Amino acid sequence: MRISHTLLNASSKFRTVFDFGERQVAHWFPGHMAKGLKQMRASPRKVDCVIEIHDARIPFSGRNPLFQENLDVRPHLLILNKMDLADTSDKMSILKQLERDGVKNVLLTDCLKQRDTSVKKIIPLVTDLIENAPRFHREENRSYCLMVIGVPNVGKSSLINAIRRTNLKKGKASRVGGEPGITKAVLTKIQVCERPVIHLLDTPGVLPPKIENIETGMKLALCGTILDHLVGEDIIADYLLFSLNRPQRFGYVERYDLETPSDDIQHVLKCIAVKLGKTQRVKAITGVGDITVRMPNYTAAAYDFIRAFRKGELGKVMLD
Ligand SMILES: Nc1nc2c(ncn2[C@@H]2O[C@H](COP(=O)(O)OP(=O)(O)OP(=O)(O)O)[C@@H](O)[C@H]2O)c(=O)[nH]1
Repeated sequence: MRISHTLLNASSKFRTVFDFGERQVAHWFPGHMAKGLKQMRASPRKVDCVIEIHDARIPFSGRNPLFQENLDVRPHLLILNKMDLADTSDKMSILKQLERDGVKNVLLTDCLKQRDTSVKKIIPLVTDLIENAPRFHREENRSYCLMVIGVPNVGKSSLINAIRRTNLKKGKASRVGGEPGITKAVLTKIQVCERPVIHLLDTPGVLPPKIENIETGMKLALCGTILDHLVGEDIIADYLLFSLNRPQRFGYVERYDLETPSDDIQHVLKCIAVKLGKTQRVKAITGVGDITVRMPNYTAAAYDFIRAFRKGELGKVMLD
């Protein structure tokens, strides 16, 4: 089946929306996102291990190289979250590629799963990493401090909650006094482990993603790290269709009662709108006067298509 034009359509529309200039990117990711980096630069002596979290469906796309440059010698753990949504059948080659990129410590997690065994591994792993690394003249201090950082919507808050849930007995969550960060905001720490004593900065650091090209931007948009309206639901839906057709993930055919897979986004959105009863009245001018006709609501259909994908209802994917 022919699937190529979907990407071409998506890409050309996408190009008109984004000019890929620094200014444009700065517009999507305003000031507060750089705060994560500032926070990290400001507290090298306070943070003993940085936990970078990213979306498991895009283990490479959008990770910010500035992050690694700012790590210094601090231990680093990369968490690939939302693994319940990712096709990890080729996990070994992903891990090998990350290792070639200098990332040695990687865990895949599902932060929403109550008893995710990977989340349980985080504290023992970071303890081990910290105890085998230099500590910026804080050798005498036996308590450790962790910081969670990542691009928007990858699950930073969910990870912090999962770490607390897994490591603290009920009623044990004690906040400790705030510490001023570079922005003069108060960084609250919370204890997550008793032996050794480990705290976690309560506020995750937000990083702007690195968008190298159209396809990276599309992947980030599809995973919800860029606000949908900045890209356009119809464009994201178009790229989603391409991403499902490429590895022949045709779950959408059955879900939306299509007869066959299709690379025509208009056709697919029309079927979705009809199936979901999402139509709207539109005035049409005819030779005999104005009439009102019912048309598919393409925006509502695109929204449902994207939402279903993000909830994992269209199957697991690997976008990188
Ligand atoms: N399926 C799945 N969804 C997850 C997982 N972790 C988080 N989410 C969902 O992803 C969305 C974003 O999670 P957050 O924890 O708010 O992410 P964040 O990185 O703190 O987001 P920002 O504050 O916007 O930067 C929420 O809808 C979560 O329920 C996971 O492991 N699997």
